Amino acid sequence: MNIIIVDDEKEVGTFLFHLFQRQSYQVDVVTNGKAFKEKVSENDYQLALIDLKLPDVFGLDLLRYLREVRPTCKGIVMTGYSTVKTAVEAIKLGAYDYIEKPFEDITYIETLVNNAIQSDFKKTKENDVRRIANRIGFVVGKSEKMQQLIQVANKFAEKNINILIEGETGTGKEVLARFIHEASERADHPFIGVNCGALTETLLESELFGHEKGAFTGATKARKGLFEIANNGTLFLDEIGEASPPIQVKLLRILETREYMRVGGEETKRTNARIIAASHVDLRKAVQEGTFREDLLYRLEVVKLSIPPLRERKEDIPCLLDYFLKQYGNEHIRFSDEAVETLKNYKWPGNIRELSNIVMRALTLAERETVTISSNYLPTHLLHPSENKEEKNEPVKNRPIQYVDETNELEQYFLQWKNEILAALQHKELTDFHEIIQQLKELEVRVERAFVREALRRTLGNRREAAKQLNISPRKIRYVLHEKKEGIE
Ligand SMILES: Nc1ncnc2c1ncn2[C@@H]1O[C@H](COP(=O)(O)OP(=O)(O)OP(=O)(O)O)[C@@H](O)[C@H]1O
Repeated sequence: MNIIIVDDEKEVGTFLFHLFQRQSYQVDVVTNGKAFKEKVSENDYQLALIDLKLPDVFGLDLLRYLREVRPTCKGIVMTGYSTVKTAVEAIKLGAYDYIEKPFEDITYIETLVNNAIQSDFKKTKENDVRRIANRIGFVVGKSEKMQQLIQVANKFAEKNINILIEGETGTGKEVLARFIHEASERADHPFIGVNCGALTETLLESELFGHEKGAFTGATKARKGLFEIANNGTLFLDEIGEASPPIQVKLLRILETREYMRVGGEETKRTNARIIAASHVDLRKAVQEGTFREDLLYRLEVVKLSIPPLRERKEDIPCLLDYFLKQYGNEHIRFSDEAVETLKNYKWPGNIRELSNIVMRALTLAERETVTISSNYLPTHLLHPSENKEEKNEPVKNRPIQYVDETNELEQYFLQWKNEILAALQHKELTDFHEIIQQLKELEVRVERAFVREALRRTLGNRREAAKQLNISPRKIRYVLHEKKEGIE
C-alpha cells in the first residue's frame, strides 16, 4: 500500500513518514506541487495527504489533479483552523476527509488513514448515510446536488464544527440538521430546535439562555435554557436571520467563548451544544443591509450547506412521492406518469413542504375513487405553470394570501390524521414513534395556520389586529404565514 505526502514543512512530512512506515505502508514525502505531480504520474498511490498551503501551488489544484490522473487514489487534505472553509471546498471536490494542523489526536489520524485505505470502507459509509437518512425520514433523491450535499453533511457531522444551512422555505433545512445530529457522535444526546422568528425577543432570550427565579414578572421559578438542555447535543437555530440585534450579540459571545448567563443570573455557565443555524434568507445580503452581524455570520458559516430548491432537482420528485405515499399509508396508490410530469413542470415555491401537502390533498380527494392519481387531482395552479411565471422569484411575504374554507379543510385533515394515528397505533411497530411526532408537529402547523388565516379573514388582512385577537406576536403571524405559502387550494 502506497501513501504520498506533500507538505512544505519538513517536520510534518518526517513525522508522518515515520508514523505510517511503522505500520508497513510504503511512504513518499515531497515538499512542493511540482514534485507531487511527478510522483503521482509515475506511481500508483492509494492515499495522498495534501497540505493546502504550498509554496508553488494551491492544495485544491493538486486534489483536482489527483482526481484526474489517479481517480482511485483517495485524498486527505491538511489544513490550519483558519482554512477550514477551504476544507469544505476540498470535501466537495471529492476529498476523502481533512485533518487539522497542528495534529492533536494521533490515534485519530492513524484510524482515518487505515479506514481510507481499506477498500470497502467507502461502501460502509454510504450504507451508513442511507440507513440514517431512512431512519429519520430524509429522502436524498437521485439528483447529483443532493447526493453530494448529503456526503458533505455526513463528513462534517463527525466534526465538532458549527454549521449553517441555507435554503428556501420548505427545502428541508430542519431534516438536514436532524440528519447531521444523527450522523454525529452527539446522536445519543438531545437535538433541540427553536425558531428565532417565532418568539418575541424577551421570550427567545429566556428560552435560549434560561432564567433565574424573579428575573422578570412571571418568573416564579428558575428555568433551564436550551443551551443547557442541549448540552453535548445539538441546538438547531432556525431562521437565525430573524434574531434581534441584542440576541445576536449574545449568540456571538456564546460562539466565541461557549459562555453565557441565564436572564437575571450572575453565574457564568458553559455549554457544549453544537449549533446548527438555518436561514431562508441570504445572510450575506442581510449583513450588507445591516440587519445581521458580520462577525456572527463569520462564526456561523465555517461550514455552509446550501439545499437546492426543488425546482432545481426535479429528478428527486418521484422518490419524494413514493416516500410521502408510504408515509401517509397509501403505498398501493401511485401518481400517473402525466401527473408526475405536471409536478415536474411546476416551480415549487414552497418546495418539499408544498409537495407533501399536495400529495396529502390528492390522496384525500382520490380516496376510494382511484388508485392512480391523475392531474385531475392536482390543484389548478399546477396545471397552468405559465401563470405562475412571475411568482417564481417573488418574496413569500409579498404574495397575496389565499383564503380558503378553513373549517372544511381542517375537518378533512383531522379525519385523515385521526385515521392515520389510530392505524399506526394498531399496526406499526413502536419504533415508528418519530413519524408520529412528525405528524403531531404537522397537525400543530395546520391548526396554527387555520387560526391565523381565519383571524386575517376577519380583520380583512390586518396583521397587527389579527395578532392582537389571537394574543400572539406579529412575528409569529409572519412565521405561520411564511409556512402557509405552499397554498393548498
Ligand atoms: N429530503 C426530504 N425528505 C423527506 N421529507 C422532507 C425532505 N425535505 C423536507 N421534507 C419535509 O418537508 C417539510 C419541511 O421540511 P423542513 O421543516 O425541514 O424545511 P425547512 O427548510 O426547515 O422549512 P422552513 O424554512 O419553512 O423552516 C417537513 O414536513 C419535512 O419532513
